[in-house]
Amino acid sequence: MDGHGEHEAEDGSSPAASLARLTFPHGRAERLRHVRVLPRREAVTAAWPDWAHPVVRDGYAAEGVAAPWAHQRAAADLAHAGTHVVLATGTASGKSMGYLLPALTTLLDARTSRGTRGASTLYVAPTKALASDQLAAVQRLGTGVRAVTHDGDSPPELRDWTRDHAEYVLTNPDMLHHSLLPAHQRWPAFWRGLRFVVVDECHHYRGVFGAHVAQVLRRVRRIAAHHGSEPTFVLASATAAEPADTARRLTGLEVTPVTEDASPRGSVTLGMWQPPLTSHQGENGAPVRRAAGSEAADLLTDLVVDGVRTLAFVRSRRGAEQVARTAREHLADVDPALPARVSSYRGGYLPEERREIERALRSGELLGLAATNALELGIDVAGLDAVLVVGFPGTRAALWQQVGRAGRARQDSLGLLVARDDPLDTYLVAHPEALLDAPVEQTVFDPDNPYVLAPHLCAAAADHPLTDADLGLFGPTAPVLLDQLLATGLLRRRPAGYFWTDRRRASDLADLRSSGGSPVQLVEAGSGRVIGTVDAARAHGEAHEGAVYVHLGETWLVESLDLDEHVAVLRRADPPYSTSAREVTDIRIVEEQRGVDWGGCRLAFGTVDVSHQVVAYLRRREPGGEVIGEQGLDLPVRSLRTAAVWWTVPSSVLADLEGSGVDVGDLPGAAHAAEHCSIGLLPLFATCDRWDIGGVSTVVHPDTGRLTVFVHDGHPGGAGFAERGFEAAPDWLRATRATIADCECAEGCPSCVQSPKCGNQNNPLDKHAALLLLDALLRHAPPPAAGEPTGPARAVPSTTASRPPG
Ligand SMILES: Nc1ncnc2c1ncn2[C@@H]1O[C@H](COP(=O)(O)OP(=O)(O)OP(=O)(O)O)[C@@H](O)[C@H]1O
Repeated sequence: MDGHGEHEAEDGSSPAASLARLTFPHGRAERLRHVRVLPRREAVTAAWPDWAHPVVRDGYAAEGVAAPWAHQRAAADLAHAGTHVVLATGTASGKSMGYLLPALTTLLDARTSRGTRGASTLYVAPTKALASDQLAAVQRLGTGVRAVTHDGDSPPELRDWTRDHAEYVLTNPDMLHHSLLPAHQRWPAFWRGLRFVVVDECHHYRGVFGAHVAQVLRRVRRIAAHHGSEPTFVLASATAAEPADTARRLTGLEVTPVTEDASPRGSVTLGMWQPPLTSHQGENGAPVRRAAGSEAADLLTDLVVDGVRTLAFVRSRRGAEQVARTAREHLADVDPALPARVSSYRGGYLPEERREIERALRSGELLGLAATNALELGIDVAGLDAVLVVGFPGTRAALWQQVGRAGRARQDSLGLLVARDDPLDTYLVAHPEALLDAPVEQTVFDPDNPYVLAPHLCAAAADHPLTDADLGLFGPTAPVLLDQLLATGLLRRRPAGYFWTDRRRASDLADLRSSGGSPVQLVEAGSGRVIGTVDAARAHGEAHEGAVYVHLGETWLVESLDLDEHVAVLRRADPPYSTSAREVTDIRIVEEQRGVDWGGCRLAFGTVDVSHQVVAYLRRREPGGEVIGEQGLDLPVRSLRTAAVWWTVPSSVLADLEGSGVDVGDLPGAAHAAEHCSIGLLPLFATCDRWDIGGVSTVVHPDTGRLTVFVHDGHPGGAGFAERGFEAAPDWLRATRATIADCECAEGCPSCVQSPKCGNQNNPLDKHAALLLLDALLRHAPPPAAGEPTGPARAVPSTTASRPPG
């Protein structure tokens, strides 16, 4: 391990010492599959710019900031000069100074002689939590700039004050879309004085959400121009590939990138940890690994016992609850004072619950926290020593950002990726170079998605009537969509432009977070108390009648789900089982837009119609997960027109396979297994989550007449993921093949071809036939792209030093 750069924390722990203790118990050492140490980095500082307001400089000096780092100065100079800039440097690299220095300086310089507002700044964060954290950071500087958060929680009297007096307004895209833009006429002075728009954590805007935010930002530009201002955009992003390109697609403006990170950093020790195989058998007798959550609960326990302040990122809300609960149970056996120092944190908690947990984490009262990515973004907690990432978070950028939550006080830090039992995580622990040496991916989203753009054209017309001159702002598909909106009567042409005349609120047409409608309220039977919410899209699968639902460590049983009223009624219960929904899916091709032949096989991309229905749920014994019962459900079909990538294999090629021992009867299992594994691997090539995409496979599809495997986007109009799959298909499908070939199971398991989301209980699946089918498909595929991860598995732990990403 890299020797220098290790330092002893106050409690005597260092990443190396922590790792040594975690691997000490019998059987633990081989779970640590790989360790990489990113060395320390020294700071490069620059002088304060002459233009910086002394009050702002003094504020930083009081915080102990003697001078800006070179990248902060570079970004601040550009923004101050009115150049749109994206600052894409690592976590804790002080990106906020890049925009605060010019913004606060401008706000103070512009004040009237009576000290009232002369200019304004909009700060846009993807979450309310990040906005409130950033408000605290602005206030700590003590500049006297009138800063305030403006979100759904803001009381009406505060909103009035914000409109009339606030100089620095921290908000989110949803609030812009539903309130600030439609109500701009009531805020003329604020818009007229708008000098900066800060878009923080902009890599977060991906997929359909990214497309929505791109349109919201175009509307901001248009309304600002209407009031006579032309704000400078400053975007901040954790390291992402091609930041200037992402920023340009997000804002529609040319944006100058600043990417050279000049901040100092302690060393980062990143370990890759694979839970062991258990003696349990899973679905269809498959070997199963210990759940990543259970393993993480053990690691969190050990770290907390050692006084190492640790954050565990868990992908699901339920998982976060379970990790915290299990760690607390373990800790109670060690010291009765310790369980209270561990908590969970996730979306669906009430705002005051979240604020209290954030405070306790900052103060050190909490030593361990199991959180979903509701906490991921930008929350500045300086004292964290270690981060457990439970399951690959979908993108390399997100992994580095989560790991970067530790070590923010420049101490050496430890990050551990705890692999889940799924194809992607298994591929990554076997091919760490795919994670550590490949460039961070570009953020995928499609601003031209008509399903996103059309409602924003309506919303823009409601903000202020649209004119032909405005259309260029909204991209090349805007004129065509405008005609459709006129034809359907949603917009009306008048001499002064295109008007929204419908009685509904236009902003209600666009669903920024793709929640699929109003969230479902979870209500306690009898008392009527609201215990939380679940997105409409998830409600069919998670809050159906009979579902077991975990909230704040408590288990609830859903008694009824009323989709019209958006209410599920729950009762506290402790059933000895969990539940999982079964869904059936059907797919039809609407149009092939692009296609290529690989030998006789064909790879295509285009538009499809997908229909889903949750038809039943399974009860699974806990622990172990074996199925103990199935219950039918009567829920409506949900339909979706979206984008898909698909590949077909003609019967002539299938006939050849028979020669290599693949029977006709094996083909459904072959296609199904290849589909599952490829869905699992797509997040490595497109910045998506496994749950953002779906798939269907059939031996003869009515639209192609051939064996066909589809992978489709999970959102109306597509999100760009399937398209990226089409573009990266040779590498993506080769990684799929490698995952199946490398897996040590005999007949298929969750690490390769089984899917937790399968509507058919993972039946049929044939891993050997899947390999041969993929070989036949890939035989005429273009050669691998240079540097793409297809190398052999590395089975032994290895230790290397390398540069940080980006
Ligand atoms: N020039 C500087 N010198 C010393 N400390 C600094 C400097 N700039 C920022 N800091 C400190 O570094 C820490 C991180 O700053 P900040 O939160 O702005 O980083 P960030 O890049 O926005 O982080 P992230 O995106 O990871 O949330 C803060 O505690 C801040 O006070």
